[in-house]
Amino acid sequence: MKTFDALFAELTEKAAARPEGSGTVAELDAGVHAIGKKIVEEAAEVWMAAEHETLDDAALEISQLLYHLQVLMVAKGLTLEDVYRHL
Ligand SMILES: N=c1c2ncn([C@@H]3O[C@H](COP(=O)(O)OP(=O)(O)OP(=O)(O)O)[C@@H](O)[C@H]3O)c2ncn1[C@@H]1O[C@H](COP(=O)(O)O)[C@@H](O)[C@H]1O
Repeated sequence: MKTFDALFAELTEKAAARPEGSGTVAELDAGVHAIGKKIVEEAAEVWMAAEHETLDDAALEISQLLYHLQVLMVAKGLTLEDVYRHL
């Protein structure tokens, strides 16, 4: 099972290697504005799933929100430590 830290390492590696067909690379190329819109969309889907759908639906939406937050971190050059020190 993939952890938050393992996903971040994978996305950081993809950003550097830029493999063909990577959705992460495409999202990074779309820019911070587009990534931010995706985060807002996914956050709303988390809210709706938590109120109206199953626990597993909510977990899926939360995983997608975490993914897009990580893409934004990579886009901005933020590390896990930059975020963790505020927790
Ligand atoms: N965990 C994720 C992940 N979560 C969400 N997403 C993306 O976020 C989108 C969320 O989609 P929605 O359900 O909102 O669907 P949608 O609005 O129709 O999606 P789009 O129109 O935006 O494509 C998915 O289509 C994926 O593109 C993810 N894309 C990739 N990952 C993981 O990131 C890693 C790198 O992926 P690649 O860069 O694609 O190789 C891999 O381990 C993947 O499993």
